[in-house]
Amino acid sequence: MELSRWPAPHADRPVDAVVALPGSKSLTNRYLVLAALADGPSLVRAPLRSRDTLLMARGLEALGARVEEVPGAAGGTDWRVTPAAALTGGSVDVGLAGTVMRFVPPVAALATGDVRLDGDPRARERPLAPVVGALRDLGVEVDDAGRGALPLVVHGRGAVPGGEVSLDAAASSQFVSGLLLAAARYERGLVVRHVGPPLPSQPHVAMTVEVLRDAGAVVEERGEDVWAVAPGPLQPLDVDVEPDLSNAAPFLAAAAVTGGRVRVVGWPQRTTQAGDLLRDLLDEMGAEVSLDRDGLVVRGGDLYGVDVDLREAGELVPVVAALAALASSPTRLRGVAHLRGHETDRLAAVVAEITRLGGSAEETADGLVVRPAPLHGGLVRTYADHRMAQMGAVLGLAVPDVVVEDVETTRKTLPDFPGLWAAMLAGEQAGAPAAGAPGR
Ligand SMILES: O=C(O)C1=C[C@@H](OP(=O)(O)O)[C@@H](O)[C@H](O)C1
Ligand SMILES: C=C(OP(=O)(O)O)C(=O)O
Repeated sequence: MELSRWPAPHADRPVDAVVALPGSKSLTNRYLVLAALADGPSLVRAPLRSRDTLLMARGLEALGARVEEVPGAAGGTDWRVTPAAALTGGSVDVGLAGTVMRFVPPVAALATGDVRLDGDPRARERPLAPVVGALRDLGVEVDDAGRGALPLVVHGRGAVPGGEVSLDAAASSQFVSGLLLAAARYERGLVVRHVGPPLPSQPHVAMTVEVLRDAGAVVEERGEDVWAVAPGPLQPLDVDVEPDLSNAAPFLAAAAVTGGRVRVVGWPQRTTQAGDLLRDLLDEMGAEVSLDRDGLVVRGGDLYGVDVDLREAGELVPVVAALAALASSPTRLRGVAHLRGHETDRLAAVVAEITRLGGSAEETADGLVVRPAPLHGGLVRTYADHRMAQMGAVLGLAVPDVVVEDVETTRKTLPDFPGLWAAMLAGEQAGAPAAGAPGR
């Protein structure tokens, strides 16, 4: 199939814009799972509606929950989630969503029937074996044809005894999060122990613990790598979804790259989202960063390379690599070997695409080195990876004639990235805040 080509807009002036981003993927999908396991109907306000969250909603509906659109604040739509009286068997399309493929199997174990899970071709290559192993250790029958990967069938028996389980979650923190999210509904609760190289994406596990507590679960963190969830009911939720801070990365990067100014409204003062690390990161790369009640403002200035461990926020790597390719000094990104199992092998993809534009990038055992080099236009391939498309968009602001392949792949976590990008650039032309946005 011929993939589309999107000429990435080039910025001939500094951007000056106010950006309102849709809700967080990670929060929306955690709230959906907990709501489907709760004791009554929940309200998830201002949820993200993107491929990953719609797949989660449909997946939980396949197991008997109901997810309905209801009117929300300011003309928006919320989701009312009604749990099933008893979860049933069904078929779940995980697409390419790590959250769906890792969070649903531990829920499926509670269903009264067979739950079949499959997804995009690349989803079959993404790591899943530790989840299958942990469920088996807990007495759940899982048929994976010996592959430790999708497609698989979870033979739910309506209940899981629970207990203790050890697994190596170095390939994805989502293995731990998925087990914890279902754990309160296991008869004896669950103690999850990570054994192996350091766990990536710690803020995402902290987010899991926090949302579980929001639902009334009793969760104990025993040191860095052990979590205990007590058995018990989950209370219905009434929650507002924070804006997606990882998806703020390309927009804030636009300020850094063009020497402009971007405000992202609604930036929480306190959050477990890994994207919050952008504040320190952009500051270290030379931008001016300030957080106030109206949001986060980034003003671009000089752009320097950094030497940083991004294990906690691997999602940010492609956009940070774009910044690095445009910076005046070298960058080393460490602690992100697990990105080889993301939507694509992100380390290989970033190196290939920066190199294709004339840049200098190489893989290391656990990350990347990017060195300053003059870039030229060309095609940026995206490998079905939304964050590769975002990388291409950032490079295109500074380098004329960059074309991004299959920009629609950004729908995984943003319903209209090209539209938001154009609005940001139009804000720059009008020199005025976007309609309805608070002042800066
Ligand atoms: O739990 C979550 O919502 C996520 C955890 C992280 O996964 P990994 O630990 O696999 O990197 C992150 O990269 C992903 O985008 C979302
Ligand atoms: C790694 C990511 O997604 P997933 O939830 O599919 O793992 C991501 O969004 O960068």
